[in-house]
Amino acid sequence: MSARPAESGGWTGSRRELTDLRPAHGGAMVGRDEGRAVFVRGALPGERVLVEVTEDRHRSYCHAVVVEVVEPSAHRIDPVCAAAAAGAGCCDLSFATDDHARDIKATVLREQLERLGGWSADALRAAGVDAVGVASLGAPTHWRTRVRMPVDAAGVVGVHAPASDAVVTGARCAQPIVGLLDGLDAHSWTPGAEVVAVAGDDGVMHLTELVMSPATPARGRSGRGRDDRRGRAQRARAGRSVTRETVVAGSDTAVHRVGGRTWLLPVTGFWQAHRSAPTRYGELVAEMAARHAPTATSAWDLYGGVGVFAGALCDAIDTLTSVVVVEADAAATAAARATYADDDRVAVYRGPVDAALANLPAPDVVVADPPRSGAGRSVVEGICAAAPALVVHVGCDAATFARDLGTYRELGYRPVELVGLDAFPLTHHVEAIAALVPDPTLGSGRSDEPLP
Ligand SMILES: C[S@@+](CC[C@H](N)C(=O)[O-])C[C@H]1O[C@@H](n2cnc3c(N)ncnc32)[C@H](O)[C@@H]1O
Repeated sequence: MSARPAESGGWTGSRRELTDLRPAHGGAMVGRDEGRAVFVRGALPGERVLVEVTEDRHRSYCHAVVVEVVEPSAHRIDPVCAAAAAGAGCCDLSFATDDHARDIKATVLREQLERLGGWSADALRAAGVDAVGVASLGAPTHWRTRVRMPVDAAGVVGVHAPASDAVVTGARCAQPIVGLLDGLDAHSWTPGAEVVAVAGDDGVMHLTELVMSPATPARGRSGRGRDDRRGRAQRARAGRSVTRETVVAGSDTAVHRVGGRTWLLPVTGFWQAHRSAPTRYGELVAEMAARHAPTATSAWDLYGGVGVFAGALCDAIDTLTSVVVVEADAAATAAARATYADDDRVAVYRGPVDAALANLPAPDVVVADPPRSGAGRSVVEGICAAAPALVVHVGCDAATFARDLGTYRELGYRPVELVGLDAFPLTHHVEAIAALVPDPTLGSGRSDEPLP
């Protein structure tokens, strides 16, 4: 497809009425007008809306925002998140009922599995997965135990606007747990800094200010509209480095606990955001391992962080004698080594997963929990080449999760369990966990063949 000339404008600024909207990956609804797809922010399935086109740079689609809801969905509510209502990009589904938001995420997950993974509902049923839904982890508000927030030019902490470096202030996001942001207004913050707020499992609230190097304009592909703007804003932010780190409350290290184990992790390190996620994910991994590989002796915990899943596997399988945690981040591997110092079963390898796989002892079970970009073909190939009896694949992006499951299919693994989890309420984001086992009838190299 050739891109429209950016300067032509196309439909940009025009208003159009749309009906028959359905959920699309990434938080928008998609409708059609004059044969083109229109991705709409701020709408719900089935609504009739008046939209204004904000980006029109591609022949087959454009991006728009709702300016008027002509016929609202029965599931539309007043926005739960004050920051999102004021224009922040944090809670892009906070105007839908909790149940309906989960239905939307389940629809997107099922569609991505079919389109990108070749796993239609029929193929999943034949494989052993009767239905794909998204389960609640609890109340939709006040679930987040760690958050990183920008400080505006006046020194006020806020939330980024969607796909932008602009900072929305004066209204709080509904995600952080109660008490996490106490003390924010009592401090004088450095303009342009970032603030990290973390709740430890010992009840201690931590606040740290990160003064950053200036952002360098990120170069990126043109012609991909809002998603490309979002990508450029994220890449520009990612390119900044921390020049000064100041503890304002608590300390620089948070205490985290799961299943009787304790980790001491820098507040800037990775930990699952939802207060219930580490425990619930650990339980699911343990249950899947106990069901499908009860006599395993060896395992990999890939993209393992501090090794929460390594602990879950040790607790679930009595016969396990070796679990290798593979993780790139130095702080996470240090925390993992400290926690498992007295456990001979767990070894911690620091480095990128793709470089590590060929050097690891053969596993009976693999848990893989990659970042949003997914594991990718070469890592999935490395996992399948090791021929584990069970893979538990975890993903926080429906599209890359589905793509990875398509690669497993090509390489001879089928899902026997697949659950969606609402680990990011009020937003379009969704977590998914699949248990996959070898299937000799697959592995032809094609991802669109029906199961026998
Ligand atoms: C979604 S987190 C999962 C962490 C862990 N499983 C947990 O639940 O706490 C992904 C982890 O992968 C790590 N990571 C990202 N890319 C990696 C790579 N190429 N090789 C190894 N680790 C990587 C990140 O540092 C992060 O800890």
